[in-house]
Amino acid sequence: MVNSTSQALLPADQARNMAFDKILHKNSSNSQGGLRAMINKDNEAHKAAVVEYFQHWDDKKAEDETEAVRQSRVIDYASLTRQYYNLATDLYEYGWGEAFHFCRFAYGEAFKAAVNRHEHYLASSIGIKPGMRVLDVGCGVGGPAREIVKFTGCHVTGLNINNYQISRAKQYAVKEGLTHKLDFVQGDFMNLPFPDDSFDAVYVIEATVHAPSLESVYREIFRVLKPGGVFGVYEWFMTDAYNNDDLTHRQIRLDIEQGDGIAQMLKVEDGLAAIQAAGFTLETHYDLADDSNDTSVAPWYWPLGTDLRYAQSLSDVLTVLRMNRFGRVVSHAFISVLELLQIAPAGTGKTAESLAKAADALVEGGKKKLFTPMYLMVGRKPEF
Ligand SMILES: CC(C)=CCC[C@@H](C)[C@H]1CC[C@H]2C3=C(CC[C@]12C)[C@@]1(C)CC[C@H](O)C[C@@H]1CC3
Repeated sequence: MVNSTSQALLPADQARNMAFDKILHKNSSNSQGGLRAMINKDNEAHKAAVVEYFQHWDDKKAEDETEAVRQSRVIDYASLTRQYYNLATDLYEYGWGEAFHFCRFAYGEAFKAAVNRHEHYLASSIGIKPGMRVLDVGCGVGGPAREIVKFTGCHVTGLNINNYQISRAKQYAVKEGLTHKLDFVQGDFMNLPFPDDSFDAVYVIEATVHAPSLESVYREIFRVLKPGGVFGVYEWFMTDAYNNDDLTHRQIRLDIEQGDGIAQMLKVEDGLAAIQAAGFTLETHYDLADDSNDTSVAPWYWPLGTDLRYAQSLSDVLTVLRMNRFGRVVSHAFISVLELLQIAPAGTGKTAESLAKAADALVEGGKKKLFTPMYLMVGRKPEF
């Protein structure tokens, strides 16, 4: 089940992947997600997904990293991303909710309000208006798309490589009575399944970091945007402070990559060059993580750390206890016991451990300002 094609997936691959994903997730896309869905997965298929995903990282340390190792991950980006979300989606929904992204926190702002405000901010940065046709590239289970539809009155098409996430997004749209404003399509963002000049606006929230080439994915987005249309992205980057020759820095990057399904993470300068090389006129770009030096305001990574003082309500405390360091230790020990008792499928503990390692590295990278998950770039496709 190891797929190492570098090209866009062929229909036969798509059919095979869909069949595999159906076996793996059984009927979880139609029922409750989270821990129950995680436990319910098919054992053999889960084992295969774990092998396919972790072959790229097992026993790889910062000091052993070579360009060839990184390139092998880049070539395999499609299967790597698909299998990562096959393994991680239920834990994400259990721990974080239905919007798979970070956000800024204003003083006194609760978790859910801050998540939604981050989505509204992007929607207004790219000028989404009622009735517009908008594309969400890498839409997850559709949380941000649902919120942006409600906030602006536009129509959103969500695209994602992972079949399970697409079926969960469709399910939520039905549940919320939003099917006339939303559709969801399975596909690879390196080969968008839409004609040229299809959308008034395109946005990406923390997704194109999975691409094998930023310039190529931005070029695809440019192709499907109407002339004069606007593209906005919250991108994951290593910042200017990151030094690849420093082994501590490199280990932080590697831990983020392995626990977040990323073949290779780039620096801000690479992203700025890529969006312009793709043809966009760059209208705005800045790091939202750098926005505040006020220590009374919670940093973007606080829900993953150890600090509970930023929680605004009992609901915030309960939510954050599922995500932060203390909560992870308890829930991951529980998950490992379930795996030992063969209640959870083989490899569930390994997945949880890898996510926990990534969470620590995200906090470390955030504290040291080596990494940002919210570098905003807004570009326009010229009229001619
Ligand atoms: C991977 C990309 C590009 C974006 C996703 C960003 C975040 C939503 C995730 C990054 C690390 C994730 C972790 C969790 C939820 C989703 C993230 C914050 C957990 C808190 C889920 C519950 C587990 O027990 C621990 C996870 C740690 C990492």
